[in-house]
Amino acid sequence: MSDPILTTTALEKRFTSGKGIIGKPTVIHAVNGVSLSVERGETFAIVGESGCGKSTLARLLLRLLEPTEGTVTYDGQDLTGLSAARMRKLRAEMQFIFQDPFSSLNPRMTVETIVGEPLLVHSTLSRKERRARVADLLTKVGLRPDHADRYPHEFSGGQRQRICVARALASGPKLLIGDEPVSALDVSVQAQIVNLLEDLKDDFGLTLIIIAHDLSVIRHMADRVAVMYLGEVVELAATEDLYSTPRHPYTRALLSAIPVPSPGGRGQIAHLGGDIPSPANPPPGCKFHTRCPHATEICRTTRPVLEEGTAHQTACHHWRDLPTLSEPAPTPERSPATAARFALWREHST
Ligand SMILES: Nc1ncnc2c1ncn2[C@@H]1O[C@H](COP(=O)(O)OP(=O)(O)OP(=O)(O)O)[C@@H](O)[C@H]1O
Repeated sequence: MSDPILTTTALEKRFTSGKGIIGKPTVIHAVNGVSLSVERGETFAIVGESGCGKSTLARLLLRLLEPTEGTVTYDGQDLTGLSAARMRKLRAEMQFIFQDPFSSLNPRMTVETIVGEPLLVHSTLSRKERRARVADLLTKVGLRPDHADRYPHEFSGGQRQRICVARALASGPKLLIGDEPVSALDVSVQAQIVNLLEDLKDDFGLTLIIIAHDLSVIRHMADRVAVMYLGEVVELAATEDLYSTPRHPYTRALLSAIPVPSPGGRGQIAHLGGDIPSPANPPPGCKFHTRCPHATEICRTTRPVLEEGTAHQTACHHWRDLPTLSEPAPTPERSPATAARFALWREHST
């Protein structure tokens, strides 16, 4: 039975900045009509290229940003209407891990102060109890209790991210959101942090939301994946379904960007050409149509909606007609500009 811990309804965030060329402020559509539901205890991944609105969405989920429109419901409570005091209490349950463990730790504080800070805000422990709790948290994240007396610069990137995780756990969260929690780390260390998060999820009964810019990191971790493109969720499915039968051309392109060692792998799928359009001036219709090899007239004029009510949801007019992954790519119907861009891109990618 469905037991959502977090639900969003038609969530939107528009940023207004400066003056455009004709004197009007520029409006950036960072998140555009996102409705999704995260189940208690699952690992939910949000994936997309840089600038597609993942971080903005993550911040909206914790109300670190106010939405322009739409709602976020956490554990049955509409966050958009909560007072600052109530929100402060809830923050203990909803924690954030940032991408860069180098800049997110205060260099002048000891690890004990950093990890113990949430305990000062959210609990009434004595100094001794707090120190014991910090030692316990450090052990849980794979560090030693005596690390408490050291400063962030004395640690490697992976160890610093462990400190960030310990700090996030200190207030006893139910929900942990990691904004690209491993992408600033060496590849050799990434798996260790991914494994740590998985172990902690079970130990602490957490729900995890993981933001990533490619699909490789979250494959073995996520239960479900939402793929975002220019502020919108274009495909949402159980991880296994998404990897075995990706429907949206954008998801297929993202998957094809993951190196596959076997010769019968996904080599046939065209990699993505062209740049992501500006969210200040998004294309009409399907926002992906300017880069899509399958785009037709309807894609240029009519926005496809994510089909609700099914486990595997896709926002594409043509997903049912697309070739299966082993078939050769079709001759795409493209505008001359798109065709030129694809030709250029193919030239550089072979
Ligand atoms: N405070 C802000 N003011 C104006 N524009 C913003 C602001 N924050 C984000 N944006 C814009 O909103 C869009 C989405 O940004 P966001 O950081 O959410 O994307 P992202 O997918 O997380 O990218 P990245 O992986 O590079 O962080 C971008 O075009 C970005 O420039």
